[in-house]
Amino acid sequence: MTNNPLLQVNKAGISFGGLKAVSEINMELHQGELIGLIGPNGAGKTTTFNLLTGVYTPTEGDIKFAGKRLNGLKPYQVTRSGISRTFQNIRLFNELSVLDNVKVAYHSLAKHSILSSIFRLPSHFTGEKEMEEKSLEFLKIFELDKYKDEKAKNLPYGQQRRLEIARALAAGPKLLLLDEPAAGMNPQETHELMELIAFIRNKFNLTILLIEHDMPLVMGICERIYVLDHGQLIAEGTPDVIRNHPKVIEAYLGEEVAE
Ligand SMILES: Nc1ncnc2c1ncn2[C@@H]1O[C@H](COP(=O)(O)OP(=O)(O)OP(=O)(O)O)[C@@H](O)[C@H]1O
Repeated sequence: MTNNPLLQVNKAGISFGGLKAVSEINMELHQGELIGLIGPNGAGKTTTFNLLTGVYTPTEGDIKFAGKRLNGLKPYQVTRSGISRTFQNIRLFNELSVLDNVKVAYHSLAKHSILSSIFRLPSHFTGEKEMEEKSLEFLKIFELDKYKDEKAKNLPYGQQRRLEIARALAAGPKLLLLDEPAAGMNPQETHELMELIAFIRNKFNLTILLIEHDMPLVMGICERIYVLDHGQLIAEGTPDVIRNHPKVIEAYLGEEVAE
């Protein structure tokens, strides 16, 4: 672990129509860490991801990634600087094949130019072939290669979630943000996903921040956890610290009572 954090969030927040959705968020993620972001419904977890990925520009504070300020960058610029994400509600190209869904992500980073694609120059074909091979490699890791020609919408739900992660990885991120990757999965799929997340972290030397309601998953694989409630960070620490943290227990009890 180096001294310089890969991601540094300094008192970041955003207001909508004068109402603070998240406020004063401080985070430091170091290269190679696997970190959880938890909190009751509406706590501000997805909004935080949207701040980190350029969907929203912070109205307060700063976000720095690999030493560069991210405030004001567009989502595609954030992706190019090395942050990829998945979404709470799966966002695949349903009518495209499984393989093409991964290739699309790779396309935005491809070295061959649009002109070479239009005029079908040799570099276009080399680029396409390379992209296809790389995309297939990602599909293999997620055991999705056997479905490569299937339309994405025909995959079972759990496999669609895995495909979204494969696509996010194809963009070659340093930081991967996973928004409820186990949502809708059965316990067996969730268990396999946990192993896969730990595996890709090591294989691609990734830093991962994941939002998840599945506590055994979060507690089982995350080294540290940040907890949000009502748009503010209320705790940060190891799974053991978080499990026994009075503010966290109170926040979650509130949710159970409300439910
Ligand atoms: N574009 C927006 N306009 C107005 N309010 C918003 C907007 N985006 C988020 N919010 C508000 O910010 C708060 C946090 O929402 P967010 O979706 O980030 O919570 P969450 O922790 O991800 O919840 P969940 O676990 O239910 O997905 C909510 O009160 C939400 O209504």
